[in-house]
Amino acid sequence: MLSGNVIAITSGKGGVGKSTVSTNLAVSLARQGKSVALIDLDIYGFSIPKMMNVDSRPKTFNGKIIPVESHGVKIMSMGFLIKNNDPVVWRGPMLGKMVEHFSKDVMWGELDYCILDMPPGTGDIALDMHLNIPQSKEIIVTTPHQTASIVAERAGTMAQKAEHDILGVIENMSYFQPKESNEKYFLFGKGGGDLLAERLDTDVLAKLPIEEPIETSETPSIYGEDTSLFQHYSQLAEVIDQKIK
Ligand SMILES: Nc1ncnc2c1ncn2[C@@H]1O[C@H](COP(=O)(O)OP(=O)(O)OP(=O)(O)O)[C@@H](O)[C@H]1O
Repeated sequence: MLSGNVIAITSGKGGVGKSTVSTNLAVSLARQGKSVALIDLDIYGFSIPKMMNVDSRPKTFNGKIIPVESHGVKIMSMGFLIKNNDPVVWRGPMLGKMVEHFSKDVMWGELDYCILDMPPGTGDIALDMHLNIPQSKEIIVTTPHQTASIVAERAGTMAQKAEHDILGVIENMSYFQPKESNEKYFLFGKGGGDLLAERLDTDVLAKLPIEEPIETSETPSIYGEDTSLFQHYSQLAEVIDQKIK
């Protein structure tokens, strides 16, 4: 059973960085001494096992699943249950069972935080999450592009209709700032995060820069100490922890 503060990372559009934000936020909270779970609810498009560099499968005990741990975070993903990177070809009711399974049949232990990496949009899985995990709070991720933020607003409106608290908005890929330069380049436009926060009557929690992944690392999407995103994610974890208290 899930305990602690459940935070769903959602968006309207795909590819805006939900999984990257979910992973780095979970790892930052764990680094700050919190007990953290990360559930990959992007059931068709799961990517968390790869991002966390996990290739072992979870074991079971007394009919319950023991989550796999990496970077101090307990993880569960559809990727652990299927073989050979096969596509998931399930319809609505089975997806709902999986959401229930991940929340109820895993030995999560006492948690401070549970981060849910949601699929893009407002489909079946988002609905099932609202039903099965009603205590969840939401963070909406958008890019600075105004169109992306208008699409993201639908995910926010769905959260409001389900009576979930919206913790705030994260604007990802906000700008690019070359190392040792004060110049910021707004490659994807400006203002999407502020516009979305205003429309949903919430705050912008972070504006995260574009930073290239460290391809030589085993976990290129987890930003290490020598990156600017490491600092941004550490700050974000603190902001969320303060906000939730
Ligand atoms: N701040 C950033 N700087 C540079 N690259 C980034 C940043 N955030 C995300 N990316 C890259 O953008 C791509 C999409 O990110 P990610 O997979 O996290 O998005 P998503 O919203 O989860 O996608 P999907 O909708 O497919 O689930 C990835 O290649 C990721 O490494």
